Parts: sequence; structure tokens; C-alpha cells
Amino acid sequence: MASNVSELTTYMAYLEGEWKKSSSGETIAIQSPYLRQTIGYVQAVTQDEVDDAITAAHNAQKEWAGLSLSARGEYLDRWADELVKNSEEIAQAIMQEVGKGFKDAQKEVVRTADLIRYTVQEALHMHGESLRGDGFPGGDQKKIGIVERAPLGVVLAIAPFNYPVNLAASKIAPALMVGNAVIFKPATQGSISGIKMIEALDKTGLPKGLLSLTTGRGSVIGDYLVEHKGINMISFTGGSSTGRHLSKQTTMIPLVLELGGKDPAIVCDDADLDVAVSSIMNGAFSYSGQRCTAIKRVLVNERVADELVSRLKAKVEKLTVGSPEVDSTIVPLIDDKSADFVQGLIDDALAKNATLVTGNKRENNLIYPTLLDNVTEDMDVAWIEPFGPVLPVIRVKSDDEAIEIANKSEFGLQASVFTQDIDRALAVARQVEAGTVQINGRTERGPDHFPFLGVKASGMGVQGIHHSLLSMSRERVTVLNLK
Ligand SMILES: NC(=O)C1=CN([C@@H]2O[C@H](COP(=O)(O)OP(=O)(O)OC[C@H]3O[C@@H](n4cnc5c(N)ncnc54)[C@H](OP(=O)(O)O)[C@@H]3O)[C@@H](O)[C@H]2O)C=CC1
Repeated sequence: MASNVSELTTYMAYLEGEWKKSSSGETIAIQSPYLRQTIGYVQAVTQDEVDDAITAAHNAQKEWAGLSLSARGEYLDRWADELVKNSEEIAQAIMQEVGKGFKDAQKEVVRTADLIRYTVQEALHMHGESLRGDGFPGGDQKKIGIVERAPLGVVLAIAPFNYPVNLAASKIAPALMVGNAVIFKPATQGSISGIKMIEALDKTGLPKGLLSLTTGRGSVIGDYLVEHKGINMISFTGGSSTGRHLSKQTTMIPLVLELGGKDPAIVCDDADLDVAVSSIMNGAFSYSGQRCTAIKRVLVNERVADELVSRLKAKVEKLTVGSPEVDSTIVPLIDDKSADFVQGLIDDALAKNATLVTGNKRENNLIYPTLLDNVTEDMDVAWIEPFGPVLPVIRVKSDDEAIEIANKSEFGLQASVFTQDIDRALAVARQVEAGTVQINGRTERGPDHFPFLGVKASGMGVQGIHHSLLSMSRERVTVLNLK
């Protein structure tokens, strides 16, 4: 899969159903993390263009909401077909723009098509309810409540860089399916992939104005979008500090936040270490740890710690490191700043006497996989999300100590527990403060129809197909008062 960046494209923004140059006359250069060169330019959309896009979205939404569910579903199914048809090209864009291995990028596109199709089917099969008035003391049986789902209006979908297609579509598809219009703000690094995805949607003949794609720096148009009176709901995935900022900017509109994590793998002394090692390796290091659900610390019982660390070391040293074009597991991080940040965490831990088991090598933004043992609570890497390939191991004396350290984190996205005793697994799982606890498996968001949520600083509200359909719609209650 050779890269060709000789001809640089300036991509248009998708505003009111047209591909347009921004009137700002400004573009943003997109740098490939591994080619270390500009691969294209995207429009820096203005606030006036945001206003126009939101007005157009409100106008288009009314007619869209009047279509039948199956008619809306047909557009989305065609979108899924187009994504699959163009999966090579879209995967190439993801690979170049965010440095994800080509095969994983292709999987992301296909997973997205599956997610869209499932969203259609789920929405078609959701049903409302009716209630009898005489179900309440003194109520009248002639009073019948009919509860349906109604759209919210215009949904603002803000996505992060690491799954630029899947995490965007997991907001756009349910929003459209329940009858909303959408303003989509991709991560700047991720915009080209987002544009390719919306090109596929545009090919379905989607009504003009129903969806606009506003490229631009979050720091420049982000607050304007978030505070805009024309936005009726926000679905955001990204870092916890951005999410916290958003929650302060918004007032009285529904907000779903999927944020960062510090997912622990708790390894009990009776764990099947083969299972634990392969799950931890895969969970911690795929895409260089740039997953919100990556395993970001290991809390291992001291009785099996030496064995676990030695097995992890052997595997870490076999990880492929290099270019996403040859599907290396460890690839350059999204930018130099992120690599500096990860290096800072490693340096801090080593300065405080963590044991370097392997790694701590760097070439520009490529950080080699790094395993740190004997990490203690005074080290930043015990608590801070690196979003990079560094795995701290904290040795504990008991399950209770593991749970205590797990819960001391400000985050609560997911956790894994490894033990061969199901009662013990459940006992731990029920005490860990996390949206999801995986027993004998790696932390991960998928399959996409499972509820996905973070607690504490990891988020607010629930995603996953069914829950996204719910959070992007509301109850509409109609009461029949019969004679
Ligand atoms: N829990 C989950 O489901 C997931 C969480 N994440 C988390 O995301 C982070 C990595 O993604 P990253 O893209 O770096 O996250 P950021 O928080 O930096 O950015 C996320 C999105 O928010 C935008 N943004 C930035 N500032 C504002 C603002 N003031 N108002 C509105 N939007 C704004 C960004 O735009 P721009 O790029 O232009 O700055 C981008 O589109 C990690 O912490 C990771 O854990 C990632 C995936 C899944």
C-alpha cells in the first residue's frame, strides 16, 4: 500500500448540501503523523457559515422528520453501501491522516457500515408504549397515554482523531435515523477521513442542508458551535479536559460525553496468564495505545507478578514497530506534542525509581513500546492517561488493594479482571467504578450494540446503538381522553 502525497488536495467543507470553499479564505494543513509531511488542506469554516449551516439544518430537519422510518433507513443503508464500496480509499485516508494501520483502518470502515445498518434495523424495531390512566389511583380508563420517540432538532456531533470515521458515524447515523439534522465537527486531524465519509453520504442524495460538515480548529469554532442557540443536543467524544470545558459551556441541552480513561487490568493470583497476557498486550498496545479503552495500567497480585511481567516483556519485544503502511502495531503517535507528553510520563516514572522492563526509545513521534514495573502511586503514569504505548505495572497484595487503586483514579471507563474463579470475578467487577468491566478479556467498546459509557471523569450518558437512538430523541406523549 504505497502512499502518494505528491498532489495535495484542498478539501471543501460540506455546507448546506454543497461542497464549498470557506469565505474565510483560510485552510488548515493536515500533517501525516508518520509521513511527517502535509497531506492536504481543509477549510477553516467561519462563524457566519456555522450560522447558515445551522439555519439550513433546521429547515431541512422538518421535512426529514416527516419521512417514514424506513425511508430514512434507506438513505442510511445506501450510505453503508457507499462506505464499503469506497473502503480502500477511505482506509487510505485514515491511515495517512491518523497513522492507523491500513488493515485496521479498513476494519474501521467496514465496522462503520455494519454499525449504520444495525442502527437502521434497531430504530425500525424500537417501539413505543401506551399507558392506561386507570393504572394510577383514581385514574380514568378513558385516558390513554401514547409514548413515541421524537427527534430533538439539530444534533452537534464532535468526534476525536483516533476513530475518525467510526466514532463520527456512531453519532451521525442514530441522529439522522431518529429524525434529526446534524452538524458534524470532525477532529482537525481526522477531517480528511471525515470528508471522505461524508462524500459517501452525499452520494445517497441526502436532502440538502440536513447535514453540514464544519471543519476548523476546535479552539476557534468549537465554543461557537457548542454555545450556539440553534444546537439542540451535543454528542461529544474526546479528551476529558475538552469534555469538562464543554459541560461548562452548554446550558439546558442534552449532552453525551465519552471521554478519556485509565482502564486497569486487574490480574488475580489464580488468573490464566495466557489469557491475561494476550488480552493485556492487545488491549494496551494496538494502535500504539491511542484508544480510549486501551488498558492503561496493570494491577497484578504480587504472587504472579514476576511471571506476568516476564511474559509481557517477551511479547512487548516482539511487537512490530514502524509504519502503518505495513500494519505495524506500534506506529508514530498523532503528533510530536503527544509523544513529548508520553515521554514525560516515562521520564517521571523512571526518575521516581520505576523499573524499566523494556522500551523507552524514541524517534521523533514514534515511541517504542515501553513496559514499566514497580510503578507506585506517587508516579504520574499511575494516574494520567498517556494515549501512547506505555504500560505501567503496579504490584498489589490483594484484590481489595487492586480495587482500591482502580477506584482512586478520576476515570471510570472500563476495567478488566483476570481470574479463573467466576465468583471472585463478579465480586471484583461489582466493586470497580467503571462503565463496563470485562471478565477475562480486554477492555473494548465493541461490539457496537453493547451500551458504552464512562463514569466519573470518563463521561456522561450512554452510547452504543440502542442508547444513542434514545439519547438523540425524546419521549413524545400524546394523551387520548375518550368520551
Ligand atoms: N470514551 C470514548 O469513547 C473515547 C474517548 N476518547 C478520548 O479522546 C482523547 C483523544 O482524542 P482527541 O481528538 O485528542 O481529543 P480532543 O478533546 O482534543 O478533541 C476532540 C474533539 O473536540 C474538538 N474540540 C477541541 N476543543 C473544542 C472546543 N472548545 N469546543 C468544541 N470542540 C472542541 C476537537 O477539535 P480539534 O481537533 O479541531 O481540536 C475534536 O474534534 C483521549 O483522551 C481519549 O481517551 C477517544 C475515543 C473514544
